[in-house]
Amino acid sequence: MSIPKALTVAGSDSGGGAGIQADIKTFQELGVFGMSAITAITVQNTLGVQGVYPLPAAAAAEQMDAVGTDLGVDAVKTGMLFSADIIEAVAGRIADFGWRNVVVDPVMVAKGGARLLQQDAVDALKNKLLPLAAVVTPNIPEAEVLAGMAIRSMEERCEAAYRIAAYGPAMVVIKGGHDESSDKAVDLTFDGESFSTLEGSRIDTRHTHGTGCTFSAAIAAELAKGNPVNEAVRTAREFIQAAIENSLGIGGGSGPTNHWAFRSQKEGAAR
Ligand SMILES: Nc1ncnc2c1ncn2[C@@H]1O[C@H](COP(=O)(O)OP(=O)(O)OP(=O)(O)O)[C@@H](O)[C@H]1O
Ligand SMILES: Cc1ncc(COP(=O)(O)O)c(N)n1
Repeated sequence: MSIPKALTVAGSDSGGGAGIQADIKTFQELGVFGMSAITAITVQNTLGVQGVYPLPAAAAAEQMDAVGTDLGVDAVKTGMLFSADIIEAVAGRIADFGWRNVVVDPVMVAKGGARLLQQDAVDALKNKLLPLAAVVTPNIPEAEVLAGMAIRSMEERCEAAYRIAAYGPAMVVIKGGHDESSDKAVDLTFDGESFSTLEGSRIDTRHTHGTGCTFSAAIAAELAKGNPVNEAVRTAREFIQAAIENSLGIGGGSGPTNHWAFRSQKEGAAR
């Protein structure tokens, strides 16, 4: 039996709700063996980011080499990359290994406002990493930066997705978590030809720390299993909906989602 394997290239969140920790938990829950290349250590809990310690770009590249030359990678997900140097090293390794199932979560700023990507790294993200992506998953503020425009409506979101697709990713998903004008959380997808939406009911909760990390990791896990991209995004939407709906209520601030809720629901339905 072949074991599906996914690699996350991202920052560590000591609080366990976002970053590498959220990604590995998500891979595991979806039956995929998780591996990591850590780009930065963050000092973080549900109250916010108290410190950021980036690693040298070579550290990320060498971790990718170690995993790629031995275990093999069926899908890769990138999260917090912090600097242009790290992005260039990571993009170089993805290209050298010829990895195709690449999910780019263009993490820029944490929910509490701390910068997780240096401002001068945006060009590298757009020009070096996006051309290698099968899927890119910006939230609305990230899509505004990548597309160079304001997003105030679904029409503008479509225009932004069209502009981001021009950098080369096969699918753009602009997530709707930040659009609080609706009682639904609506994610827009664009595959270069057609637009479509994925909806879930909007949960009134402060426990949304790491939702974007978890969503993109779930897409990568489903791609690692060989599922088509549309199906992977649909399953990821169900995974994050269950994780938000059944949040754990831990920590004094914006708490993590529940990474085992999706599996528990499936097991409950099968009984
Ligand atoms: N309150 C909510 N109720 C239901 N779904 C939500 C809610 N908030 C976010 N989502 C969903 O969670 C996923 C992540 O979206 P979001 O826009 O929050 O990403 P993000 O800002 O990148 O997350 P983060 O920065 O916390 O990692 C999307 O599928 C979105 O629709
Ligand atoms: C290491 C790391 N990666 C990503 C996020 C984004 O998550 P959020 O926007 O919920 O703070 C984070 N806070 N920390």
